Amino acid sequence: TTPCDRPAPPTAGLSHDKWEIDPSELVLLEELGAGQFGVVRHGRWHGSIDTAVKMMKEGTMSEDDFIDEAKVMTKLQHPNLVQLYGVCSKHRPIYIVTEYMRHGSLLTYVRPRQSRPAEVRGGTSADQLGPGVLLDMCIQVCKGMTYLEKHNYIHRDLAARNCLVAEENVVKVADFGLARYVLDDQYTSSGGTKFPIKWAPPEVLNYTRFSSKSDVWAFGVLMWEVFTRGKVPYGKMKNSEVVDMVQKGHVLEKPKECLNEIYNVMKACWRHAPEDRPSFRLLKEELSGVAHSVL
Ligand SMILES: CN(C)c1ccc2c(c1)CCN(c1cccc(-c3cc(Nc4ccc(C(=O)N5CCOCC5)cn4)c(=O)n(C)c3)c1CO)C2=O
Repeated sequence: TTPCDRPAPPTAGLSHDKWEIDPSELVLLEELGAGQFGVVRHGRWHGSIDTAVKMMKEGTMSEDDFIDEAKVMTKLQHPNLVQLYGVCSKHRPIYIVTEYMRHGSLLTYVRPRQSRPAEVRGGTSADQLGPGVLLDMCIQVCKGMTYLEKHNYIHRDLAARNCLVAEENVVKVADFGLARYVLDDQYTSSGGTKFPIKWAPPEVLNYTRFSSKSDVWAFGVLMWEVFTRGKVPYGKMKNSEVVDMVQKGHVLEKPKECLNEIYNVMKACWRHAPEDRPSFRLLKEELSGVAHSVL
């Protein structure tokens, strides 16, 4: 036993693990929107740290499995990954607390804002995002994904809607790995209405075989979304028609203002056999090469 004259070990008495956040240290602010797990709010932590707080709607997530995984996720740290700060799991609903990204999703950020004419809009509007900026945003996503690839961590739902933007066009990959904890089988099964068919390669459509190479396929579609400034892949086509097209080897067409060198990289991401697709590490080299040579 610890003799009373010695100080207790530092962990003694701390019921929380380091990924556990005390909700009394959080101030909840405006609502940012809603995702698979319910409402997400802007929050302030320790009075000064901007955060986003997912308030897990009951029955939307397998919570115990996620809380176990949270320990691993807090260790994934990279400038192009939205940082998981921790969870509030001692009450219901549980909170997932992450880094805050001021400009919201990459998809809405690249879309031209019709609402007001450019001159009165102020700030960066999509048309001011030149091809060099669009390519740089894709390279930032690629850097985040290269880090996940190196850690054998699969995103499972990479798309422009699941990336976020902060000041100075900083882009980070968000919600990586969370697809495994969604309870809605409309989202999890490839036949479901919410399954991201348009971002899925043949091996996922046929056998739900996820890998970093299926994330690479999705990254190709994300690049297409960025260079079309937020168009919906395959337009109004039904999911069944897209599945048919992809099985037959058809791929998305070159976006109007996209350089051939960049479209060639997209097409490499859409090779039928996963092993023929480049790794994120190789993609990062190729895209950086294009950025230095033509832009
Ligand atoms: C299973 N998978 C893949 C999931 C699971 C949950 C979610 C998602 C995928 C993706 C969607 N999502 C979700 C839902 C709601 C919020 C967030 C979300 C929104 C943020 N930021 C902002 C900032 C501003 C605005 C905004 O209102 N505007 C309008 C004015 O111009 C600037 C932008 C919106 N979001 C943010 O920083 N995080 C970390 C998450 C997120 C991202 O996290 C989820 O919560």
